Amino acid sequence: MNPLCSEFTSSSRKAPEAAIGQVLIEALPYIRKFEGKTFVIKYGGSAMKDELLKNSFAQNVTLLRKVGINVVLVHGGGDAITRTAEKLGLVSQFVHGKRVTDNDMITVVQMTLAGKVNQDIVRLLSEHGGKAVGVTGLDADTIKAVPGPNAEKLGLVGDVESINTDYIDLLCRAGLIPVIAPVGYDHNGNIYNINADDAASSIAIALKAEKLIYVSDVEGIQVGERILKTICKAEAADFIEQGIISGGMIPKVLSAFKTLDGGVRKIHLIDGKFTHSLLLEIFTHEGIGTQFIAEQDNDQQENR
Ligand SMILES: Nc1ncnc2c1ncn2[C@@H]1O[C@H](COP(=O)(O)OP(=O)(O)O)[C@@H](O)[C@H]1O
Ligand SMILES: CC(=O)N[C@@H](CCC(=O)OP(=O)(O)O)C(=O)O
Repeated sequence: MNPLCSEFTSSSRKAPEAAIGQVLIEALPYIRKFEGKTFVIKYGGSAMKDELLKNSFAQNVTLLRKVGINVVLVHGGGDAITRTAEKLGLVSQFVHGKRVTDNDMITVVQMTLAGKVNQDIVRLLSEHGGKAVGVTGLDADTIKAVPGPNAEKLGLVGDVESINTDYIDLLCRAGLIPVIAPVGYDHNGNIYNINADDAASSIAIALKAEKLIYVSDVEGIQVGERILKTICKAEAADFIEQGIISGGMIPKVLSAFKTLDGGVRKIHLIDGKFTHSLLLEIFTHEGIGTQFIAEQDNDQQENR
């Protein structure tokens, strides 16, 4: 008989311990599979705001790093930018989920994302024993940008031109957790506001990451009452067209498919409002959230 089963039946006192052991051991094949691999995590939503969720996220990330996974965090902070802008008398406007960014707004973006939000995350990870390093797109050419396609409406919103993977790899090899703020600059020294989902996508592709995981505030992609377990490109285009996918979910979904096309194998959207959702996603047999797949009914539908 399986020794774990006999423990369950012979001593009820030991049953809870055995159950915990069973949960922990379920992680072993995944730890073996992912050791030395790179995960890019887009950190956003409540998991960046609520104290309990922030701490649980930081513990999860630290644990992933400690078991040998190269974790690269790319953070958002759209709400924080909006609040800082308001205090300075600037009104935020969005076009298809992207912030209209003039000269004043780019200053607010830079000081909020790179100055405050980034450093708060670094401190949080450090508190939990994760050795994190704050990186903005400007450090060591981490994110070189070009003006985005809708520049006449959006202003200084950039697209990623290139990523300095050597620098990010160097940090990972040193056992550090790069925490990247999504601002970039171009050859003329102009600074650009880059949507964090787009930045995460480009970084995941450039690093040839094993996974890109979006941590957001939703259980997954919602259609009516249903949360989709998988979504393919054609469905997503229809849902955007019909307004079923809207606002900040549009850049997330578009960047997810760009990442899939760019060769990253697994892309997940998980709920940051759910404590330890990251660990559950990676280390248990049951996947959660929505997985992005190229086409419906192909073999990519298996979990992780
Ligand atoms: N079909 C949909 N399914 C889930 N969320 C959606 C959908 N359409 C629009 N949304 C909205 O998109 C938001 C996520 O985008 P955003 O706020 O930019 O996330 P984050 O700040 O985590 O990057 C959700 O909070 C939700 O209100
Ligand atoms: C161009 C653009 O819209 N940039 C975003 C950058 C931050 C971000 O993406 O934050 P979330 O992930 O929290 O939405 C912004 O200014 O809000």
